[in-house]
Amino acid sequence: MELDAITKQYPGVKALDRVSLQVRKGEVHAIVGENGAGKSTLIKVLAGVIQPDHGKIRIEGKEIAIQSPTQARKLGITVIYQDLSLFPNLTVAENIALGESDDGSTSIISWKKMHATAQTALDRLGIKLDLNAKLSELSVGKQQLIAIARALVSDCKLLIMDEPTSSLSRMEVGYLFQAAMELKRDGIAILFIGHKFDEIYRLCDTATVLRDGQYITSGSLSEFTQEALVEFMVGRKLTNLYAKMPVHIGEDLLHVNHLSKAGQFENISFTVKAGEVVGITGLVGAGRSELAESIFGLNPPDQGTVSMKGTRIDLKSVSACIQSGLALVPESRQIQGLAMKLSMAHNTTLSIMRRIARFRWLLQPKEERSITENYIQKLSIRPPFPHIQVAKLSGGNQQKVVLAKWIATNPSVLILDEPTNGVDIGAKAEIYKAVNEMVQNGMGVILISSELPEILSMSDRILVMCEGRLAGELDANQATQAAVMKLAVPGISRGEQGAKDEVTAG
Ligand SMILES: Nc1ncnc2c1ncn2[C@@H]1O[C@H](COP(=O)(O)OP(=O)(O)OP(=O)(O)O)[C@@H](O)[C@H]1O
Repeated sequence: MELDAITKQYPGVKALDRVSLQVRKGEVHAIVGENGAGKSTLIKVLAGVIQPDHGKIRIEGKEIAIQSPTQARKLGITVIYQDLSLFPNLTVAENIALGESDDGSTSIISWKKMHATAQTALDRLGIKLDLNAKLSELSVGKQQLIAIARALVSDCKLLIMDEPTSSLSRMEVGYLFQAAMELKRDGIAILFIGHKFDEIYRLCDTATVLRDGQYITSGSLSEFTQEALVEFMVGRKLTNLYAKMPVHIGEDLLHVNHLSKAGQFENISFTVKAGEVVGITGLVGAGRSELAESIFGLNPPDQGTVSMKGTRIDLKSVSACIQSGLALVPESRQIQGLAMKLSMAHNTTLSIMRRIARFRWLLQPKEERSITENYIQKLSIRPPFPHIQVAKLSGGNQQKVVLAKWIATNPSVLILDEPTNGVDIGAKAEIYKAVNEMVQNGMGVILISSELPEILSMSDRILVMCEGRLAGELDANQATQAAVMKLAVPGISRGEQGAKDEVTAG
């Protein structure tokens, strides 16, 4: 496939500016770039969701216009979006082969044929799954593999994966990459969009860098060091990504005492002091987000208490938690973090509306704007338009708006749940800088993250969760990835093979 000078203009933003690139059969090609660089826009053009203003697309030398998603599929282009676009109430077989099983002349489904088609696709990927299992009963990782199997059924030539690993465990990432290698062997080309360099270097052959909608460079990954790639992406040298500042640790702020919720977490106790970053890590499903939501009044626990500066918080009320000085940047920015149809300014000030509204109800657009402009500058939010609808921002910039919204409440303790998910490396540095500033001003931070380098570098203390329990606490100075994983993986101390594989996969 060849893209030739593809251009897409949105009001005030050139999302793609004469972007050209080539993808060959059997090649795994990474598209990298900062948040807002134009990666998703490029995918939408290839998927037939939007039409470019200018430029040409050629497949196997033939110029084509991709006018709809159906046409893209007929051309052999399949996109796996982050939300996977599968049917939770249908079975594995139905999800893989629905629409492919009838003979076209009748509306009668041949279940036998559907099962055979689904099984062939799974066999091609080397995956064993019960064809009759309901999709909603499977892990996100397995669902991801089903989305790939579905792509195979439709005779895919170019598979596009948009940040496919963001909610996968390490083991699931291993399976996904194995499946991708199978496709590569069959001559299918893969476009891989992601922000995690270790994964890009593990899976991809080539990379194209976009910056501000423009093509910057392409090349074999064996020729690019990671440093060089980052420099192409952000347009400057990026040194010292995790520059944790030494901070005076003060008095206790938050006490979590024996918190339990059946099926989620059990007997969790810890404190957070002023100026301290307490890291919480563990595998996907260890109960970290459920715990965070409980502390913030979103998921009332069965037992236990939480107190701020000695005063017990009512865990049945989010507003009581906010008033006590807590804030939570949630894991899912689009579902839990933002009102997607509102502007950046409305979203940023939503958490402090009472404080800035005159008579507690009359909105103050000028003040909303000036507060938002302050965060646009502080967190480098792009494009820098306070009145843009947040749905029109790129994923990483949406994440920065969620962060701004909660920093604006000036909390005593800020809980950050996977704050850099989908965020580019330059923006990560900005978020860490903001965290540093907050703790220097005496705020306490709970940092929940699956990214071990982030946890190890940014935390003062690290709590490791395993299957809903606190498996151990490590001082940041003595913690290593191996020490964390030893606590995080169930059964490792008992020497179970699966657990060992998981550690090795990481
Ligand atoms: N529907 C739209 N209307 C206006 N501007 C848009 C729209 N969609 C995207 N943009 C803008 O186009 C630019 C490119 O966005 P895009 O989503 O392609 O970035 P991205 O590289 O995928 O970023 P991320 O890594 O954060 O997902 C951004 O400035 C974004 O705000």
